[in-house]
Amino acid sequence: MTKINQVAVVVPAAGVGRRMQSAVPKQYLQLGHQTVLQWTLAAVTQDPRVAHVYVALHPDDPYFSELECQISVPMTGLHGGATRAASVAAGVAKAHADGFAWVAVHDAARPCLSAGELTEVLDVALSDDVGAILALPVADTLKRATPEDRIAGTVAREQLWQALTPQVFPSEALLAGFAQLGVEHPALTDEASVFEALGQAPKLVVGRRTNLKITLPGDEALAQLILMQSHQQA
Ligand SMILES: Nc1ccn([C@@H]2O[C@H](COP(=O)(O)OP(=O)(O)OP(=O)(O)O)[C@@H](O)[C@H]2O)c(=O)n1
Ligand SMILES: C[C@](O)(CO)[C@H](O)COP(=O)(O)O
Repeated sequence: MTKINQVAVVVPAAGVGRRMQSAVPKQYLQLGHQTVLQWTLAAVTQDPRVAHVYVALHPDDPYFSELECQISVPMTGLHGGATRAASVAAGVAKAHADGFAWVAVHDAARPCLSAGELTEVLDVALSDDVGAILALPVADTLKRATPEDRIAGTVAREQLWQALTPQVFPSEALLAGFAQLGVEHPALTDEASVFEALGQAPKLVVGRRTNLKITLPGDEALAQLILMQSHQQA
């Protein structure tokens, strides 16, 4: 039975974190008293419309079963895939099978998601014909580089945004898009790109610069500062 006005969150957490060069996959790095993934799981359950969390894991993940995850809704671990899109598709398929008409996809590597961002992107998406994503208008001048790391030119930044997550879409439409385009499609680096490829235009919702994706060495220290600051104020 379809769950009305309830959202399933899909957390792709099956990456190996090559760019991070860390001893453990970045989603299991310790930030203060808990791991990146534990912070993220707490962050995505800050809205009462979130009714279930699906976590896509690397098949050889030895860490998740050891994690203490005290979240307020049921959580299902499942095997992700060779690409982020494959991992997302696996989670969305399970959520859809369980009756969730809407999914919010949020990177495990983004632990600093605020309650306000989550509520705002859900508000907009659930009342939109296509769906919505958190994003940030580009604030810096953008340069295109030559292979020798020299400036080849400046990219006009009017109407340029950088995509964040959560990205919130109807589960059936997202699954159909993945099936049509293929989860190995190199252009599918986020869920919105599925709808763009099908000629649709998801809504952009302004997020916060603190909602960073831990990607490169040093990002984890910044994320920890943000989390310690935001939870001291709580
Ligand atoms: N096959 C994959 C690849 C990535 N992800 C997840 O997608 C999110 C964003 O991907 P990214 O930052 O690229 O993570 P990694 O792929 O782990 O990083 P890298 O590209 O540096 O290896 C992460 O939470 C990651 O765990 C996933 O679930 N399945
Ligand atoms: C989904 C995403 O976080 C939006 O910016 C981004 O596309 C993920 O890219 P990655 O290379 O898989 O980290």
